[in-house]
Amino acid sequence: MSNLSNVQVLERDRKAEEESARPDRAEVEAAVRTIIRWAGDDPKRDGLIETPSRVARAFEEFFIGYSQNPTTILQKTFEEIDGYDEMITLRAVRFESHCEHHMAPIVGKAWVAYIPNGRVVGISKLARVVEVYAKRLQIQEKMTAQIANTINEVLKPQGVAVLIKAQHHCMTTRGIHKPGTDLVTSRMLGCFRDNATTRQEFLSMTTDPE
Ligand SMILES: Nc1nc2c(ncn2[C@@H]2O[C@H](COP(=O)(O)OP(=O)(O)OP(=O)(O)O)[C@@H](O)[C@H]2O)c(=O)[nH]1
Ligand SMILES: [Zn+2]
Repeated sequence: MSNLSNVQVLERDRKAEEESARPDRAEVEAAVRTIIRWAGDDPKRDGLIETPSRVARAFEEFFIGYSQNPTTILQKTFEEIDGYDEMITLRAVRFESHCEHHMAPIVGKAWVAYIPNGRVVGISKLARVVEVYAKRLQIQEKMTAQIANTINEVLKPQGVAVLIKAQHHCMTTRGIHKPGTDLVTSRMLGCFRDNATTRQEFLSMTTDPE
């Protein structure tokens, strides 16, 4: 039996798949030229000649999260907290992601809270965990769960809550064309799941900061 956590198993499987199947840069640029031709344009014309390499660079940025390990980010913790055991909430962490169905942008904000158990993490690290998962192909429910599960498994706090509000461009600029809608998802673990008052305290903070 393996002692790996769910997050570690997911990371291991993803890395193995990535190493066996990852195409090189030239293949990606050729694929972009194919899409340009398919759209009806000429990839050899002046304005488009550098586009495949620009697209590859842009995609490297959009999907940098596949080469980052969210567990490592949370390794450094601080224990001199004089018994602090109240909620810690990072509000409205703006992120940009891409949906795994259409590879269209998902633009939103995440609220991340936990109640510590003897140690806290640097607050920027919570935002970094949001970034790692955002910079992969996503659906919002999975991203919400991944952020909460990772914080829970690594920090082992009394509870974790994550709430995300985001606009999906596959719904606003194509398909059903419904600008102005957003999707709200949340994942509550530990005391946030068990205690309605704690959950309510968190939800009362899920407004935008002034
Ligand atoms: N649950 C969930 N659905 C999402 C998310 N992002 C996009 N979707 C939806 O994923 C679905 C994919 O549906 P399909 O019917 O396979 O694709 P489609 O024909 O392009 O669908 P339409 O967008 O309705 O035109 C759509 O309903 C999208 O709105 C997400 O984060 N979570
Ligand atoms: Zn989509």
